[in-house]
Amino acid sequence: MRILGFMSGTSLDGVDAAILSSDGEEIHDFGPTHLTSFSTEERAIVKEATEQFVATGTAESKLLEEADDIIVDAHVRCARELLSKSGAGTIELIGYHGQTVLHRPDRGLTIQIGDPKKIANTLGVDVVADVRQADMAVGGEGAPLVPIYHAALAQKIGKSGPIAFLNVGGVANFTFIGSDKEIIALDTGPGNGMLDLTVQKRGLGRYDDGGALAASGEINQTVLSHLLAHPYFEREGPKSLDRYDFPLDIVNDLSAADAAATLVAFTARSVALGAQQLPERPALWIICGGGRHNPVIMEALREVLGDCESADDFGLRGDFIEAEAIGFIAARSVRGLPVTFPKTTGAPRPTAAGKLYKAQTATVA
Ligand SMILES: Nc1ncnc2c1ncn2[C@@H]1O[C@H](COP(=O)(O)OP(=O)(O)OP(=O)(O)O)[C@@H](O)[C@H]1O
Ligand SMILES: CC(=O)N[C@H]1[C@@H]2OC[C@@H](O2)[C@@H](O)[C@@H]1O[C@H](C)C(=O)O
Repeated sequence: MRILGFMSGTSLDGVDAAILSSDGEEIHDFGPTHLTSFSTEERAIVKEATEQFVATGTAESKLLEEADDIIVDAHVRCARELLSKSGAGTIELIGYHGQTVLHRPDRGLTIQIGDPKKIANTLGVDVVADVRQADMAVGGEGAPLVPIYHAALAQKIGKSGPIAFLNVGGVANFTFIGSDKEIIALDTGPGNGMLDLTVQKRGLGRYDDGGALAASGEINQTVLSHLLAHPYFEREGPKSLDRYDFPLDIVNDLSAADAAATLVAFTARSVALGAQQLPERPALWIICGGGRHNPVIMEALREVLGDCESADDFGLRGDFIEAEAIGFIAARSVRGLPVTFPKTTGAPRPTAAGKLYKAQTATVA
């Protein structure tokens, strides 16, 4: 099946899309990819809606409607741009995540905005969406969902365990694949999210480009110890996070450079704390997500984890693995195959994911 997978992650950089041929078990072929960035205005509106959700559990209805439409429009735009690329071919199914505005597994709540019906009907292609809800309904964390795809990728590139995939997005999460093929996953802590917010708050851009700011700062050990004392790190996995779970005020008194250096160290050390829960030490960490573009993050990870290589070194598209994963999950969904497991989200049994939204109009893709 030829699937288009979408992901708009917690960093709010835009919509990632990737085309994949798969039966939901094996990856047959990788098609083209595309990123559609949010405009500054779009990003500000979605960020405002997200912050209202985090603060109050909801958002003003007009703002919510506006943010919902922005998410739908950006995905439609992204699909059209991607489908006009050579090699895109005809897609049969869309895997769609939506934009997370609130993730509170302790309250059984995970909310993504961007109406899937509108996407199915505008593009004329069936859409699998609501991918976290079934897992949460049975008592899982609702995240991370990507581990089953990481396992398929390991097979595709001929790597056997013990290895781990680490996604450094707004939030960081890893998938461990043991020498006996056991899969263990969890959200480790912040990825780039806190660093991005700090850089933005100080008017220094959207993120620490190339890690230049962090490279020029010193780690503040007192602040780092406070950050690492957060109760999240004492919890056994499976466990998952909202991007806003860690308070940022703690770095307010530091210079921008020291704050950046301290937050990079926090990201790396929190991955190491998560890794302490593993039964074996991974011989290799394959790093995905935007954080692998930051050399200071990569260096900090190597220091605490050992061998860390970018996903691209194995012929993978490190910026599109989550989008591919959502496509893969859609293929599993229509076949009724499980996506989440006791050791990935804490679901009591292997559980299928997603709801099918049939397109009401003919296929235009
Ligand atoms: N050249 C670069 N230098 C430094 N950091 C970068 C660079 N390029 C991307 N990043 C970081 O990667 C982030 C985007 O990462 P990514 O797209 O993986 O996040 P996401 O998918 O939104 O997050 P999540 O996985 O939590 O949903 C940017 O916000 C930035 O922090
Ligand atoms: C609730 C939510 O949107 N979580 C994201 C976020 O971004 C990274 C990490 O936190 C992961 O748990 C998840 O995304 C990927 C696609 C996942 O579920 O595997």
